[in-house]
Amino acid sequence: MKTAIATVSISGDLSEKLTAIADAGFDGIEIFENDFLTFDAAPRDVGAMARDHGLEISLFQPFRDFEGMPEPQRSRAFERAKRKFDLMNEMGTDLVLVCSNASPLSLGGIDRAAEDFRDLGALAAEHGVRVGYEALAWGRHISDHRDAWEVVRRADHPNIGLILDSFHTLAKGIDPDTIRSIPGDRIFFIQLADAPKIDMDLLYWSRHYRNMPGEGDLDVTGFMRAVAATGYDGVVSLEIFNDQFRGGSAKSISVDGHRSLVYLMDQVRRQEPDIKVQVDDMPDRISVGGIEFVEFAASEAEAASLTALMRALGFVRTGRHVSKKVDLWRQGDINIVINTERTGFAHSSYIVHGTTVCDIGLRVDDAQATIERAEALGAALFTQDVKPGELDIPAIRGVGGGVMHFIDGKSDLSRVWEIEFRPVDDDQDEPVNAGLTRIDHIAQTMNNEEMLTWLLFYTSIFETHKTPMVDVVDPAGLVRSQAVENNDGSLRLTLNGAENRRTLAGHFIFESFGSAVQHMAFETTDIFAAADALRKNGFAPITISPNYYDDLDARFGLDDEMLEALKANSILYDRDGDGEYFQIYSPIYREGFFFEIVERRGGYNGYGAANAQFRIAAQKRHLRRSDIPKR
Ligand SMILES: O=C(O)c1ccc(O)c(O)c1
Ligand SMILES: [Mg+2]
Repeated sequence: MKTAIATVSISGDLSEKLTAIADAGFDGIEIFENDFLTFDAAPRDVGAMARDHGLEISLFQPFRDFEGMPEPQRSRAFERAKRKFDLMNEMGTDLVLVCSNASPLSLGGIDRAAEDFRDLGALAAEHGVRVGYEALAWGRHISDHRDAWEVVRRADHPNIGLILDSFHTLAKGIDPDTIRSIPGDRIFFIQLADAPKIDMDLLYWSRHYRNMPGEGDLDVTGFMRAVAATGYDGVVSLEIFNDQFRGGSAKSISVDGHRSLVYLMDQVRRQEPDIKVQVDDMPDRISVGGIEFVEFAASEAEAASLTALMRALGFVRTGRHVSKKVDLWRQGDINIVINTERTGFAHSSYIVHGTTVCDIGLRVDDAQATIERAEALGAALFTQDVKPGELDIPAIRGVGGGVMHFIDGKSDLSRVWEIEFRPVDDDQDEPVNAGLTRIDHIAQTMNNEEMLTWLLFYTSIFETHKTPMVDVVDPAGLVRSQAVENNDGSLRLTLNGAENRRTLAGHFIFESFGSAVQHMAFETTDIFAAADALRKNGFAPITISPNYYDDLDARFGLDDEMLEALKANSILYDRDGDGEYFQIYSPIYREGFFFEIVERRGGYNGYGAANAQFRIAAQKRHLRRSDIPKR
């Protein structure tokens, strides 16, 4: 499979775009005419520049308002075409995209269109180029790939073929399986784009909201399966019109794009085993069995206040690393590691972010396979010197430069706590166990622009799915929140995208110098018992406005005893068709980090989004009051 991406998909001038695209591993580009017209170099030089980057120009586009024109526009269109064919020859590309005519001047008639293309095919043949016809979803007469195919079929010229674009087909709800009956050798080029399902004008949706396959809600895999079934084995190219991508990092958007294509083709290969799909073999998406540990990097001074909070939550220090200043804190099935070393990766994280989660350990079946898949999808592997007595645990880089380690039962890895840690017996009084059993979810806060990157990262490497995006209302702005979870809920990550610095999430990113874990939720099976234990440990949760409880009563009609118990313990409550959710929040630690304690009853699967605004308001009140030193 040859991969390409349209220059329109990323930011920068043409030369910046080429560098980012080549570095991400693409084979070619679709050159957008405007990117060429606005660039200050002759066609020949642009072609050479692309080839110097190791990129072929797979397509030149778009050529508009061609078919079905009355005179004199028809003759003008052929004149224009001739000029562009010359240009393509100079640039060194042999394929042009003609998109279906959207002009009000265009006349309908499938045979008229076919005849125009037959004549265009003759002209193209003289110039040694080929023409692909694409149905725009808003084309005046041709707006469906089935009709575009009929035009191409009737044009019956070897230099005229079809171009399919997943957006135009899927956005209109056309069944992609209709592609299966088109001969693969008549398809000249494939463009792919996904998009979030939003009910809006097709043209506007297409030009502003497309995103990478897997980042949106369209069945791009179904589309590509159908394409592969035709025998098509040409270029597969991304054509992504997206306002945010145009202003984003060319490098990271290109990396995301390449990852999305590799992921897509890997899925197609698995779902269409009888079809030859050219993509490197790699392990299937990795099933995660839970979160084995979370590691904080801290200075010794800051670790003291963090561990005080951990104790109040009922955690006990049970181990110390054999050779490092690294402590293990435990409760239930939860392992929290606190690293106060003065060298190594954790320390670098501390230097950059302050006290921060620097490492997340996931339980998998096969750590080596996890690394292989991650690497095939362009993730950065992480290695660090392994000291005597330490295990070499496979790891990759994740959000905000943090690390993810993978622990499996195949090797000694699952015995890491016995091998690398010695038991300690603290002489302090043990805190009351709060009945916290496991990590329910980890919330990572990032800039809005990074949301799709990490969504694709997690869903492509791990057997997870994303939940619908929800808006969290902070008094200073919206924060977008989307969860990535596996089927049994043993892995739940929430990604929160902040737009500005005045939101709690934005403040956190700004003050901790980049994306990081902002909160962690521990699960209990008895929230009231947990509240009791926490109180005994001197833990004071953030207090919620009494107005919240009045409203809760109005919304859910809770019995008085329950309502009073919630209020007395500062517990937030939510309910849906499946079950109930209870939440207690810790105060803010330093620049915005906090812990949450949750109980899920019945099949409640959400994250209490309806409560987030009350939690944020309370935390902001607390932040203003608190004596936490500010930078
Ligand atoms: O929005 C457009 O005009 C446009 C142009 C060329 C394409 O390939 C396309 O999918 C859309
Ligand atoms: Mg297109």
